[in-house]
Amino acid sequence: MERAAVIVAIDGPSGTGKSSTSKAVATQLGLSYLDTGAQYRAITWWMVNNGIDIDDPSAIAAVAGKAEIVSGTDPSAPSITVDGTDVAGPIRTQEVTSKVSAVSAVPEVRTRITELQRSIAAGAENGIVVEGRDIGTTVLPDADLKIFLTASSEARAARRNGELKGADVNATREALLKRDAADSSRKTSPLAKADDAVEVDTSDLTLQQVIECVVTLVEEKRAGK
Ligand SMILES: Nc1ncnc2c1ncn2[C@@H]1O[C@H](COP(=O)(O)OP(=O)(O)OP(=O)(O)O)[C@@H](O)[C@H]1O
Ligand SMILES: Nc1ccn([C@@H]2O[C@H](COP(=O)(O)O)[C@@H](O)[C@H]2O)c(=O)n1
Repeated sequence: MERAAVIVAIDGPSGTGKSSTSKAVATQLGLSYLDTGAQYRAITWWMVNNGIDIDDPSAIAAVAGKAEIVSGTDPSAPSITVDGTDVAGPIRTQEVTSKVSAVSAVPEVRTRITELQRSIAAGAENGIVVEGRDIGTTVLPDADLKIFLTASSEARAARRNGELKGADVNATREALLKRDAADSSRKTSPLAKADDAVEVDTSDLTLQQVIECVVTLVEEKRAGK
């Protein structure tokens, strides 16, 4: 019997393990994968590259539809291009990270990127894991399974410092908290747990344990439990 395409929404603050978990779960279950943070980073990269004033929401809104953003959804090789240019590296710079919350707070940007996300999810024939901040609440409110990952700010900063060689863990923690505060307090579609999401605190779990937990939840959902 053919399985219906399952849609899984994974949200949570920065550094809780959304990307690592989503990619592994999608790979294990043969699903597509969409990193929506990469899309907001890509449009931010375009704004910076085109000299748009990030402190002026109306300037951002006026050009919100200009960049052509294409996301590849293979979990073993996720990709992202802007107007045909591979931006997978440039969107991870400190400059983009420090500006992305201001760009993603602009309603015109969110409308544009949300449409893109919905059309990608609708086209995923075998199902998809979509990760971000507002997937369960706004982008895909009818997702089959919603997960909200959390972790202490200490655990998240320590994880990020494992990637950033020589960084000060307190500065990393402050930067994470600042971005979370901006993402949670914006008016349009803030970072939030959907009422029907399953919350998983990953502070004391290994990545493998989190992956196993989410795979089990998807399998249970598919089995109709
Ligand atoms: N449970 C875990 N235990 C230890 N390390 C973890 C765990 N989950 C993720 N990590 C590590 O923490 C770092 C951040 O994980 P990841 O990028 O998946 O988080 P994220 O929620 O997607 O972050 P962001 O929202 O900032 O993109 C990575 O180096 C990852 O390997
Ligand atoms: N659904 C989403 C996803 C992301 N954002 C914004 O993008 C930033 C970068 O996200 P990462 O997951 O790559 O760290 C994030 O801080 C948000 O500002 C969003 O608004 N909605």
